[in-house]
Parts: sequence; C-alpha cells; structure tokens
Amino acid sequence: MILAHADQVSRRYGDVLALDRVDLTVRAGELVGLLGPNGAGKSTLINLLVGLRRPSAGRVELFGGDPRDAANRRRLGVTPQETGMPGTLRVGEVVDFVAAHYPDPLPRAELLDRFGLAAQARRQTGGLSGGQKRRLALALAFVGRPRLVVLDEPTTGLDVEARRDLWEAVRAFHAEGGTVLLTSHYLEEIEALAQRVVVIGQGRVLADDTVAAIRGIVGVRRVSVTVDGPLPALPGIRGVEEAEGRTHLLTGDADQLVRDLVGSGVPFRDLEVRPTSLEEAFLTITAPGSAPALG
Ligand SMILES: Nc1ncnc2c1ncn2[C@@H]1O[C@H](COP(=O)(O)OP(=O)(O)OP(=O)(O)O)[C@@H](O)[C@H]1O
Repeated sequence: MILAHADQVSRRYGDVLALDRVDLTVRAGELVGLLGPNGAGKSTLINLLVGLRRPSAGRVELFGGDPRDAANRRRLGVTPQETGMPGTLRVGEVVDFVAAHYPDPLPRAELLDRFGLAAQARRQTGGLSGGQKRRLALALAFVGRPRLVVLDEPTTGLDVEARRDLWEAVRAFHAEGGTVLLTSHYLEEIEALAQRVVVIGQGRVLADDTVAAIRGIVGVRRVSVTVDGPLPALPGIRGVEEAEGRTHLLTGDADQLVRDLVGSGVPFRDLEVRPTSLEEAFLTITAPGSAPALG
C-alpha cells in the first residue's frame, strides 16, 4: 500500500527550481532515507508530501488523498528541521496539548520515557537544552500513533546518547509496523536505520536504491597528483578534474588506483588521497562528460 507519493513534482521559488520532476513512492512498512547535500531539495519535497506547501507542477498524494486534507494529516507525524515551542509551557503540557489533537494518543509517560525526557516532564520548555528541545520535537511526531513519520534531519544538534535514543525509538516504531521517511546529509545516519536510500541533488532524484548500492556511489575518493605530461587511461576512474596544475582523479578504490599509477611508470609528485564530500561526489559524477556511475 502506498502511503506517500510524488509524481513528476516540481517546485519553484521565484527563479530557483528547488525540485525538478521528482518521483517518490513510500510504501507501508518502509523506512526510507532521503540523502542529499545542502539545498538539494529534501525539505521542499518533505514539505510538499506533508501538505505544508503546494507543488508548482505534478501531483502529491498522502494516504491516497490530498496532503492538505486534515483527515489525512491526522495519521501523519512530522518533525520539521526547526521547531518553536512556547517557552513557558512545561514539557508534559506540550505533549498533552499535541496529544489532544489525536483520537488515540500514546500515554504521556511512555512517550517521554522513549525519548529520555521523563525527568524533564515538569520543566518549562524554555529551560531545556538545545538537545532536549530537539528530543521533545521528535517525540511529538510519535504522539498520535501515526502510520507515517516524517523526520527532517532529526539528529542535528543531538549528542551521541540522544541520537541512539532516537534511533531506538525509530526502530521500535518501524518494528511495530510504522513507516518512516527521514532526511540526512550523512549516509552513515541513513545506513543505521534504513535499507532504502533516495538520493536528491539539485532538485532531482539521482538514485533510489539500497544502502549498499548508494555506498558504492558516494564512497568515492579523490586522488590528486601533479604530473608533467598526460596520464595513461587507468581503470576505475569515475571522473577527472584539472585545476591549478593538479590532476584530481575520482575513484571508488583509491588503493588500486595508486598501485596502477605507480605501475604505469608515469612520474608524479605530491600524491594526496582524501574522501570526497557528498556534494563533490555528486557534482562530479553527474557533471556532463564524466564517467557514468549511476546506471
Ligand atoms: N522559501 C523559500 N524561498 C526561496 N527559496 C527557497 C525556499 N525554500 C527553499 N528554497 C531554495 O530551494 C532549494 C532547495 O532547498 P531545500 O531547503 O529544499 O533543500 P535541502 O535539501 O532541504 O537543504 P538542507 O540540507 O540545507 O536543509 C535551495 O536552493 C533553497 O535555497
């Protein structure tokens, strides 16, 4: 059963094309990670799916209907990237207030316990630490026993323990049959939870695959050298850039490339190997003329 669906969805903000004909389907029971660099369009896509914004073109469905329909949104739990809470309300009061909007909410104590906030139930939200506020915002996504939970960069600002608590809560929700869509800049984070990764870059879906397949794409290394002449064709090179007298080679297997470079007998100096950022990996791999890596 399809819970959320984007069909050839585009969204413009003035001159900026934030999403360009995006397709995404989230089925019941899935745990899907949306991965992409800053400005890729992740939040825009989520805002469309949860009914906070309308697409400029294309169609969005939530639970088979209009995401802006209140009846559909009642079965949805969302934590946006930024949340604000009235600072004078106590943690327990905020939970009760949100719970009152749902027919069968989770008991307050159970929810606070799951998110490590039991000791803060009587604390005013204005007196919470940044990480505690984030925990509360995340807890609120689960209060109405949703069918689908959407979390936009959930672990930003959380320490290791809070991150672990959140992952446990997400896993427990999923194990009970819940469906989750979450965004992240980090494959490691998505890997900890999801089997399926949808990669977004510059407003387009670049890949929709298993974590293992995506790791092969983003696990790219940059091998940089200075050479006086042309380099021979070497296997495993996914992209080449020349800048300021340096040659940068992108590869999934830097060790093998270095061995091949040495074996080729071409003199080189100032060898440097480093991981590429997600931005770099995608920009280079998707640039016109670079070796195809997404097929
Ligand atoms: N309200 C807005 N007005 C104008 N431009 C916007 C607006 N919201 C988003 N954009 C632009 O749309 C593009 C996609 O932004 P979006 O926030 O969806 O990306 P993102 O992948 O969520 O990024 P991040 O990881 O930084 O949160 C960016 O170029 C952004 O500047």
